[in-house]
Amino acid sequence: MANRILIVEDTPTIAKVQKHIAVSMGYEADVATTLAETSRFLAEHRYFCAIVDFVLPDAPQGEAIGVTVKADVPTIVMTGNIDNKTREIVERYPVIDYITKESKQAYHYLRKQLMRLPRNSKRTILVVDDSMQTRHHICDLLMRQKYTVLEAKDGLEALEVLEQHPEISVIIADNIMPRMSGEELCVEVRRKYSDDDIAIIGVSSSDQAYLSARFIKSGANDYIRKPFNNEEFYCRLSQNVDMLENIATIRRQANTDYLTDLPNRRYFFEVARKELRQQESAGKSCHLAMMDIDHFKRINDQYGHDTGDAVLKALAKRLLKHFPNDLVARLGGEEFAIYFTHSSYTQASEMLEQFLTMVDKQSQSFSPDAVHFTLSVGLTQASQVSIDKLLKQADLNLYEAKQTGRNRIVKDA
Ligand SMILES: Nc1nc2c(ncn2[C@@H]2O[C@H](COP(=O)(O)OP(=O)(O)OP(=O)(O)O)[C@@H](O)[C@H]2O)c(=O)[nH]1
Repeated sequence: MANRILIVEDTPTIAKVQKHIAVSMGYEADVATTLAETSRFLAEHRYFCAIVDFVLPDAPQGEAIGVTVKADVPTIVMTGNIDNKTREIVERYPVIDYITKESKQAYHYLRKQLMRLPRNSKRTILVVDDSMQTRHHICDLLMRQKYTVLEAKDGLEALEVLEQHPEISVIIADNIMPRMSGEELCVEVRRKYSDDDIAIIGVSSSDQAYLSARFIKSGANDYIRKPFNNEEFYCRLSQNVDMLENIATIRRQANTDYLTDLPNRRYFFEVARKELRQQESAGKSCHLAMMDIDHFKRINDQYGHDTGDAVLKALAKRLLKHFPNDLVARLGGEEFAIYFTHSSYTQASEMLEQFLTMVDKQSQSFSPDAVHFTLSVGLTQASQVSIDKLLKQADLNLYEAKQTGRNRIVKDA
């Protein structure tokens, strides 16, 4: 079910823009134009979030904010006023953000917040501070934006929490703490995690300006000086989370085949190489299969390139389903590889036999043009070899499968 948003706005054009943004991102949206209407909506529905205008005809002093906050609805305030008095009133409420309707950029920012909010619970943030009061204040700010939050009271405890929770991707750390300082923590975290994996934001009340540079040189991505206002805190946090998300997207794109969404050749080599090393040090043999669609050129020639693409995508989907525990990749063209990380050689061989039979029987149901196709496979196993050699042997076996009639598996002699 879609998340529901309450828009509290008395200017129809602005409400329309906000609703358009929310709906385009998959939210359901209701618009209330007065405080009375806001209360009625809140009594009727549960809201994931509210966007609230500061001034309404029957609530000129931000009273609507109090109503949505009291109803436990995470509230983003949007206002035309940027004076200190308005800001002071807004900051009395535990709102999740405060956006001034100054320009188009404000709506761009709102869109980003609405896009991120449902994802925030999947992001774990560790707050490290020896002052319980500051720790709780920061945790409260984070929980308002629905982040998953963990706490530690010094650097050493933070390292223990990190060990238990490898999903942590942001650390917000005070500097001066007993046992291990924020700077020392940064150095320790960076031994294991790069700043693409974990963003560290340093916080300190020190008025020594050089401290921010020292924090960053120790491995922090950013630095906030106490006391900070909530708006600044959220902006810095958003920037760092944006950076992590952008890097994750770039990594995913670099490792994924654009057509089938399978891991690509680059990723396959990187992961298979690591797996091979681990299996070898555990004294296990390694096994790998190369798979190729038979007479794929004919499919393209007869049905067109789009149908060829549809066949590749359909096959990729079936491969993932059939080999859920092993590493499946598209190496290029109509060629796929499977590195068996979790299946024994006998299991791998049986699973491949079953897959070939299934494709021969059911491939017509894979694509709208009912294309029938078959597969050839070369399977190999070895120990003490490189991934390149393993792949080469699998390729030789695949070549033999093609030469001896296709629609078959050839294993090592
Ligand atoms: N539709 C589509 N075709 C592709 C793609 N990548 C490669 N191909 C085509 O795949 C075909 C591969 O042809 P061949 O190497 O001759 O192999 P084949 O026809 O499968 O013959 P055998 O492997 O000997 O059974 C070529 O026609 C390529 O143009 C792709 O991403 N999409």
